[in-house]
Amino acid sequence: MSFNDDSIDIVTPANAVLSAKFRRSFAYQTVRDRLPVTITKVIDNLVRDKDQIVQDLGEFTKEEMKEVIGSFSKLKNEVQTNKPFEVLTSDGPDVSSWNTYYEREREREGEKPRWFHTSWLYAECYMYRRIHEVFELSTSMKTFDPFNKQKKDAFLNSLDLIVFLGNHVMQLLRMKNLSQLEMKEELLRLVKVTLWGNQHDLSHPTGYKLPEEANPLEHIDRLNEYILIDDSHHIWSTLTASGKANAVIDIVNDNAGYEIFTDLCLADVLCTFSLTDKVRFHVKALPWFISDTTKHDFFWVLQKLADLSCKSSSLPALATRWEEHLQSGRWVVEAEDFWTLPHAYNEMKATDNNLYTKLSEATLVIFKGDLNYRKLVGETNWLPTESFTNALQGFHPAPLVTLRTLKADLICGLQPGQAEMTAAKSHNWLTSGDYAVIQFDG
Ligand SMILES: O=P(O)(O)OC[C@@]1(O)O[C@H](CO)[C@@H](O)[C@@H]1O
Ligand SMILES: [Mn+2]
Repeated sequence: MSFNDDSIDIVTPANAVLSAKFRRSFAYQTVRDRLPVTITKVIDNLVRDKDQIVQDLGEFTKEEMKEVIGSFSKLKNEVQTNKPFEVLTSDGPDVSSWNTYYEREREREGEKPRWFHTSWLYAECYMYRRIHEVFELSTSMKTFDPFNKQKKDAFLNSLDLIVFLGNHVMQLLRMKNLSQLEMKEELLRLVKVTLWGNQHDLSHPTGYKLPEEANPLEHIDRLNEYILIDDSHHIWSTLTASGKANAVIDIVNDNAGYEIFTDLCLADVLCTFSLTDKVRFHVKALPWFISDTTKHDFFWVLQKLADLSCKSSSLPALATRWEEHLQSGRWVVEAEDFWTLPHAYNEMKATDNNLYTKLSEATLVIFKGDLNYRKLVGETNWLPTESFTNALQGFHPAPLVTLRTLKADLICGLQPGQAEMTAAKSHNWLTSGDYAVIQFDG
């Protein structure tokens, strides 16, 4: 099948895995338009920041950057001309896993995987891994994060929201004698703040959204009608019923900036309300989908908050609390390689049994964001009424919940007629980021 073959199916068939081979899909738009744009932006930013980078990394980098930029132009051309994928040749700890995946897909597809033929999930993950590989193969830029500046700017651009939420959370953390009902209401509101925090994603075409109101809490109350499935009450009942000693919650985080700040606020409230003894944050081991949080981004946020007393005393106060949580081991930040492999989560048990076993210890696993959702449901075009449990295809390390704003054309767990009704209100409801789901699997 050639790249320009118009006989290729147009609409993604029911129960098929999403792919750019289906021309009337968001996957096709992404691979055709958005992936090359992402690579172009990496090049443009390198050119723009050249002097600063050379100042930081040394004179040698000046020459090396030319090669790096050349490799990115080649990568962009590979995407645009639908070239076959190749094995990775760097020496990262995840390289053999990537290459095993490659061999498996090559065998399954009967030819080398290509951008417009293979699954969207594989193609998009592979692009971010190839971007990282270009730096890994250099001498002086091995750990360079080409999205670092964008992530920092995004955080600084949402400071009004951060101050507002920080003040609110600080007040909440100081309150004594809240009733169970009050605690439940406050917690579930914060869950929704972190849910909508997922709109703040730099790889999405509508860009980085800031609600008009500076008060994110008022804003989210008005957004309830856009939550198509709201299983949030299960979060409360699961955590209060658990009665586990040394209870752990795992949060599989998504974007840096405002979103990670909301996740940290939620985690502190979960600990302070005694709903868990420990929170493990799972971030990315390499720069990923532009705005995903790495360990470096996580600690940068803490550092930045500590320096922001000029904005509000709540921010350094929160930074101090969070440093203490980390020091005491109550909070742990991990960056397992599995999160930056192209596997759907039903393959976790066989691929990374240690991680699956670790998640099995949790009272609740919270998955943030759209990409995690795609991996949870196997990047499949389910009938919208398919149950979430079926769509997970056996992935169930522990009770889990997904907090996702809709930014890809797949969904499950809706009521009959709900998809049609929502589509009648908004033609791009699945991809605009305006709608959301909170789906629980107990
Ligand atoms: O996981 P996140 O940050 O919520 O979203 C990632 C995302 O922007 O990237 C993909 C397209 O490039 C889409 O699945 C999704 O919209
Ligand atoms: Mn993301």
